[in-house]
Amino acid sequence: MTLRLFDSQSRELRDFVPLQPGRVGIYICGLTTQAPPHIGHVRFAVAFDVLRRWLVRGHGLDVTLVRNVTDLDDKILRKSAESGEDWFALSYRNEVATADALRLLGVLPPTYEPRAMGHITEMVELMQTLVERGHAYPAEDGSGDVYFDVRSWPAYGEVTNQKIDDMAAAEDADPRGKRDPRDFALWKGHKEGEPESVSWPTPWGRGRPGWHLECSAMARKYLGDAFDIHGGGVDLRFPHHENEQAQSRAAGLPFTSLWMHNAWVTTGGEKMSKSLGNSLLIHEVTKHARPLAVRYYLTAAHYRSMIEFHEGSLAEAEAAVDRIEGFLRRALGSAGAVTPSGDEKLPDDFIEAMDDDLGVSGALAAVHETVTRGNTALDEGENDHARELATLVVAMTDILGVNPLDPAWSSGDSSNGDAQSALDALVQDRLAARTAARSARDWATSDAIRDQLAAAGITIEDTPTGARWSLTRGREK
Ligand SMILES: Nc1ncnc2c1ncn2[C@@H]1O[C@H](COP(=O)(O)OP(=O)(O)OP(=O)(O)O)[C@@H](O)[C@H]1O
Ligand SMILES: [Zn+2]
Repeated sequence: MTLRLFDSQSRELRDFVPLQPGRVGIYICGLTTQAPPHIGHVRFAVAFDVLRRWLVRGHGLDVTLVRNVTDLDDKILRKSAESGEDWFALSYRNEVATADALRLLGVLPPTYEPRAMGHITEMVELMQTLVERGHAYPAEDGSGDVYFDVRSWPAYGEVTNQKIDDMAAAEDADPRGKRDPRDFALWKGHKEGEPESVSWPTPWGRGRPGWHLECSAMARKYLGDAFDIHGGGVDLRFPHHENEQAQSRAAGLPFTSLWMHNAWVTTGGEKMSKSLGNSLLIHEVTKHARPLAVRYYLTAAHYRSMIEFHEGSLAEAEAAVDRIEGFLRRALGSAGAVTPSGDEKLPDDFIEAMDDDLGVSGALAAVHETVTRGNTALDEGENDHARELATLVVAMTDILGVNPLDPAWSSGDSSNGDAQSALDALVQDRLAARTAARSARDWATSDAIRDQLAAAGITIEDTPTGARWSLTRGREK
């Protein structure tokens, strides 16, 4: 079956055909590491995690996913100047917090995660090409800035379907040294008062990169001159993505074949945002809701639809997850192990939904329908049939990143699957012994098992669907 994806440049659904058979290159713009992430910030990572899993498991493609880290920008510099903390210390602290949040939500690590400031050489090379080809110029006021000349590139505006003459210059754009107010900075000349550690040499003087140039340079380095999919949040379409494509193509690189953009998480109809004071940090949210429910919540909406966050949204997600998990635990109890081989024939309606621009609501409907059938099979004692259905539920939820049996949810770490599986098997064995002791009203043994697990850094939580374990947070290493 053909996967169809919505290309936000041509604004149409297109059959997805990889540039190289069997392989897919995806670049997504990562976060600027100026703060720990809120729910809105992680949406893009979840959306593209689902795409990646579907390409791999639904279409057998070999995916290279690049998600960069923008480790320096004006906001980071400003915060660093205010607090006195080095920019790279502040930036790295937030990079780690972001990686933790994404791991907690079951987002698979990207194939490569380049930091922008580690790619200055590649950026300067790209800029040199643009200057040689007549598409960029050093600022005429000697500031050391280098600008992209939008008038020299007739295709400018193609990503967002705008004509240059209809575009206004950004409100905060500084026209000094520019040929046209809409020209954008590839490079920012070093300014008085900025730390030396944020300036690098170029043929046009010392300075630091403009944001747009970073992604063009990193996408080229890790994915090559041409790659399949470029993604990010919808607010990045202009000017960021427009500028990325203009500078890459003007340098003679084919760049991306398709653009994909995810919508916002909103509260009261407004974008969730630190600056509006309506944001919820991931590590706060996951104190009250389990990470699997937060992941389900972010996954369940189509990536191009807004997600309006309201009180109760997470409770709905929690209930849906409990329903799936309840069936799987029941099936494990009555019908034995549920381990997909990867060769299962997934339900047609699941495949059709996912192939239709990642139609997750149809896909989740197929999951819940299979859960209903599985519960009926268990009620009727058809254990073999129930096990087949449970295996399908695991395979489908794995593709969506919401498989309740994935040991990553217990340990809070999806980075080492083998170690987690091994640990999970051992802990489950202890939990089964504890359940048996409790059934026999042998409280001394059941308490001893709990204490032994606690001493090993494992917390047990008893829930209506059975005992859950997790690594005790905040334990000194
Ligand atoms: N509410 C949201 N929903 C979806 N994506 C978001 C949301 N807020 C931010 N993003 C994404 O996160 C990235 C960084 O966003 P942005 O620069 O707006 O955030 P910020 O400057 O860190 O602060 P703020 O939270 O004030 O918006 C962008 O890719 C953007 O698409
Ligand atoms: Zn980018």
